[in-house]
Amino acid sequence: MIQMEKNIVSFSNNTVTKDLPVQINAEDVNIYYGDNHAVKHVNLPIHEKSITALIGPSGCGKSTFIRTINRMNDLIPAARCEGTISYKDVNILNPKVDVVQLRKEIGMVFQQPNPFPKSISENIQLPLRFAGVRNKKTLKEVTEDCLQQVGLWDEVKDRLDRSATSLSGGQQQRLCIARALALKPDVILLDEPTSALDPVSSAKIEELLLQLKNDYTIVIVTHNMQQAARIADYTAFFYQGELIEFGKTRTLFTNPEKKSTSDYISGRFG
Ligand SMILES: Nc1ncnc2c1ncn2[C@@H]1O[C@H](COP(=O)(O)OP(=O)(O)OP(=O)(O)O)[C@@H](O)[C@H]1O
Repeated sequence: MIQMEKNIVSFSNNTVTKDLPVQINAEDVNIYYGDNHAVKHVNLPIHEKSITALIGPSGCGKSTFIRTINRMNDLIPAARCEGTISYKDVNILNPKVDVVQLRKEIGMVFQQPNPFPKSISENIQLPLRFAGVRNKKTLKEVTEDCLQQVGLWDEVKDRLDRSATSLSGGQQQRLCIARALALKPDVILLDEPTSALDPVSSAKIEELLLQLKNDYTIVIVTHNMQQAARIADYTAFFYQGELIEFGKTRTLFTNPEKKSTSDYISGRFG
């Protein structure tokens, strides 16, 4: 692990010294797909204005867990959740929660950039219109603001009416992040947001996430341990549906408590 710190990974961005308040708290969360117990008794605090990375080998439940935070698993008929995910004094898992409102406050970005097959500006404005915003000046201002926040404005300001699908993969992913920002969320969930991108585009997204954590709480699923080490303040290691270890990223990578964490981050499996 020490070798990893010296040779491969810079922890220079893991700046968190004092824990910020917990914004989302998962307690004894269990998620099933039919008989498959995919996430087992997970307790995980997510601190505000920090980046939390979920790592672990394929099939360990990372995506299942992150999707549950904004109830995307509701779309899978076989999925069933138990436990508590507290956010603003409500349990996200309560069936009475207004999921449309929840997804405004907790946005999500997926592995494959998925812009709407509409113009660049409409990608930002459609969710706003859906939320009832009609004022043209506001729509324009929010469009510019969100595109500025993801560093895309200068690249696209002269072609806002062009199709979003004309953008490169990396630009499309930044547009999807801008679209998530349009509804002024508190939290952004990202499920392997760079795994379909080239290294330069991935680096831009990492830089962007480091900027965005000043204003938003970020949870990211990543297979790339170096990415977790570069950008995450906290890391959670999942294995076979269980949360094996959670802590500050530097500590988890350099001084893990559990042998399986140590084996995974040193490449002995996964
Ligand atoms: N839509 C689904 N329907 C049924 N089972 C699912 C579904 N999605 C995931 N699973 C199962 O849940 C378990 C956890 O899968 P999940 O995709 O959450 O893991 P993961 O850690 O995100 O894996 P990967 O890194 O490969 O994406 C696996 O056994 C998987 O087969």
